[in-house]
Amino acid sequence: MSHVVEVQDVCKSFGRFSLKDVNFGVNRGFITGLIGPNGAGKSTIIKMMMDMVRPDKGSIQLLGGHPSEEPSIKDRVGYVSDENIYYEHLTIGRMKTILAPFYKHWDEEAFRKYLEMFELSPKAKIKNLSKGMKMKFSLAVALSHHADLLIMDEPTAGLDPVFRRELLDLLSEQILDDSKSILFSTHITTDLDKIADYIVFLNAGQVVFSDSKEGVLDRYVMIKGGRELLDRDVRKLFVGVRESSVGFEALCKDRSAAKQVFQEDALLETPTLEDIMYFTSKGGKSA
Ligand SMILES: Nc1ncnc2c1ncn2[C@@H]1O[C@H](COP(=O)(O)OP(=O)(O)OP(=O)(O)O)[C@@H](O)[C@H]1O
Repeated sequence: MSHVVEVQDVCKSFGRFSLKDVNFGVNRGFITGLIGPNGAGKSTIIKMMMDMVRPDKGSIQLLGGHPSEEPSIKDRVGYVSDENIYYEHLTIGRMKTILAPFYKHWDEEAFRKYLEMFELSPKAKIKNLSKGMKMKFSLAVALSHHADLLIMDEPTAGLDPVFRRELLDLLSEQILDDSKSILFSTHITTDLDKIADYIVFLNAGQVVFSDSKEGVLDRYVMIKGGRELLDRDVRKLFVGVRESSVGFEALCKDRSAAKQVFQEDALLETPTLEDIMYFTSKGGKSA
């Protein structure tokens, strides 16, 4: 399968934080979710893709090249930042007039349609927009130049549940055209339960896994049972465990091993992406 983003052996340090040998690919024609808790390094990786941060080591290719060497690549990428990257004192309409010439395939009609759909007035000043409205403006720009690749850093942050759902539907529609691909970072994993095809999980600067969502949910398992089942050998199976006075809840990344060990003694369930992120990043805590 061809990759529209290729991250190879990327390292980057900021004081005590470091991304360590990060490797993953984003498949053409699919939605890939980049998940991880706060501070995992998601924005840093995305900024490196957009050539806003330089890796200390390793390389990142977008659409077969690198934006710093081939500026035309940026034209084919729709980028949504988690920060406001627009001039605050301008109106939406004026800001658009500045941005549009940067894109060869700018589609004025599509932009107008998105402004209407997102209930944004071209006369509104950017500084007067709420966080969610700024995000909507950013999305309208990213969706209005026929980009082959959408790279979105926390695009659902600040959005109300109704629009959030509409946006997820809109993104699913985008990839009906097989040539389009989406990379979507979030720490709210429920956004991805429905729409993501692939998941890259970043924790403390390292890739925990990069796989199809089905593959991940098949492999991992949640185990629920009584505390009498816990001993040192059993604990070795766990990625993380949460214990209470009555029982335990644990995540294991080998479903068949868990089945063999617990048989009928414990309840084995498919975890959510949130369970996987929680137990991996925290290791679980006794309650
Ligand atoms: N320019 C910078 N200078 C110093 N430290 C930085 C810089 N950019 C990021 N960091 C640090 O790198 C770490 C990773 O940050 P990053 O924003 O990539 O995480 P994230 O996964 O996007 O988190 P969040 O979900 O909270 O947005 C953090 O500890 C952050 O403080």
